[in-house]
Amino acid sequence: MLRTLAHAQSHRHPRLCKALSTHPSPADLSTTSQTTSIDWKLRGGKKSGRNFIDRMRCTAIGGRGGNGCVSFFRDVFVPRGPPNGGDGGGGGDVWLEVDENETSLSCVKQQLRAHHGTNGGGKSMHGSRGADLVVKVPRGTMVREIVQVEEQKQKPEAAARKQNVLEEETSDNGFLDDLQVQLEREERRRGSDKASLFVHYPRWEDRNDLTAVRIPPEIKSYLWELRNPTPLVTDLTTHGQRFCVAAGGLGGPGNPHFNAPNDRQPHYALKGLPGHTRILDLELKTIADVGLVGMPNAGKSTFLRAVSNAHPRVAPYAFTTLNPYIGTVDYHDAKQLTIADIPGLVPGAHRNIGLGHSFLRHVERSSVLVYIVDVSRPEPWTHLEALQRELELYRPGLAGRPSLVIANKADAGEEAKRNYELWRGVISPLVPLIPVSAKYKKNILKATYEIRRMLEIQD
Ligand SMILES: Nc1nc2c(ncn2[C@@H]2O[C@H](COP(=O)(O)OP(=O)(O)OP(=O)(O)O)[C@@H](O)[C@H]2O)c(=O)[nH]1
Ligand SMILES: [Mg+2]
Repeated sequence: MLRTLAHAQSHRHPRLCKALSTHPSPADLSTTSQTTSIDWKLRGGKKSGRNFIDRMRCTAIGGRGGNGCVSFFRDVFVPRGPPNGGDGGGGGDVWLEVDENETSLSCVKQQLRAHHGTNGGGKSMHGSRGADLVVKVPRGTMVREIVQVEEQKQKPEAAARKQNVLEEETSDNGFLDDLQVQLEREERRRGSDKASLFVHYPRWEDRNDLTAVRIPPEIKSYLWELRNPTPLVTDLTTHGQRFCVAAGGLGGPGNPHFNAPNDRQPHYALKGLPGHTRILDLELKTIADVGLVGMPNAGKSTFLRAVSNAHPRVAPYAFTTLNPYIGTVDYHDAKQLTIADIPGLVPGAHRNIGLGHSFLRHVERSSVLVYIVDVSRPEPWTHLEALQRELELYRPGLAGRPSLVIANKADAGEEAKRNYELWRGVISPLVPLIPVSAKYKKNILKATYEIRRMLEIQD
């Protein structure tokens, strides 16, 4: 091939040169085959049926409040009746709600928007409130707000401004300016050039003198909250638990709110206020009583199938399981406990070999860890040590959790039996060691009762 390439080059045959030079050399092939990454499996997307997401970032935007209305009572002999403009409806909130049937964050969209409130109308008709957006999330979702760097820098300033605002409480003009700036910014963001915070009666824009207007206190405190939000941090752990991540904006008050002794005919009302906008980091840390940890192909999924109602895939190759699975174990006295099966760990997972440590967060909250070790392989105790080392590198102290070892594949010939005897007698493990054949469901009952006993000690 080299001679052909040299010949093609010497005769300046461009197409042949290109075809021959793109042909992989043995050296190239050897480096490709050494690649340990299994990213291609994870990238399979819908084709491989994998749509499990356990960490994501999304933006929650509360609905905008509706505008207040400017209107007056009119009747046959009442040409200048009292103001009767309705208030705008509040914007909808964005809520996260725990649903134990959800297993992944894949159902959460990148942008979560609640509905806007509708505008108030004449004859004291208030606008309706915008509908809330309720997003279902799995049990164990942790919510953390990402605070923008610019905002963080402004923090000391914000404290100083709070003081100023408190001092300005008596005169509304300072606050009015702030409100103006806030609403103008919102208008600009929406591409509108009509930057006005008030709704005016037709042709009254120039005649309305707004310098002495008193802003209702609830609008003031809402605006204060909007400009100085407290960062959200929460952990959603129980079924049905709800958490508001972005509150909707307040509806603008109608013109009766501005009725004052010196102005019985207010020809203005306030516009609705924008809702909160929050950037959230959602992280799913599965909540199961027991976590299964083991090397790939050790039989974790087979064990879960044997003891619970879950049906994870089982196959004789590494990294069959790519998502965590939760199974429920039923005992004869109606007691139940949950077990989480996660993808296999390999030595060096902390260097992102295999699937790395990314799935260990799903056993982090388990009170008992069950190591599944393939006892038919030589020196199985070294596997246990490697697993414990990886757990310790992921989170110091995690390997010290109450745990037991399932010596799986105990049915697999003389080698397995010898390894088990050696492990039990000579090496004497520090944690309980139970021989099991998950495939043929042998000694399963003993294993499940031992797991239950360990859990009860914790309680
Ligand atoms: N002989 C025997 N084979 C078993 C036993 N348990 C599991 N196996 C086999 O071991 C292979 C791997 O089993 P899995 O349950 O997929 O292993 P895993 O630990 O979940 O593997 P990953 O998901 O890739 O991490 C399968 O071919 C099983 O049939 C057992 O007790 N005895
Ligand atoms: Mg598996």
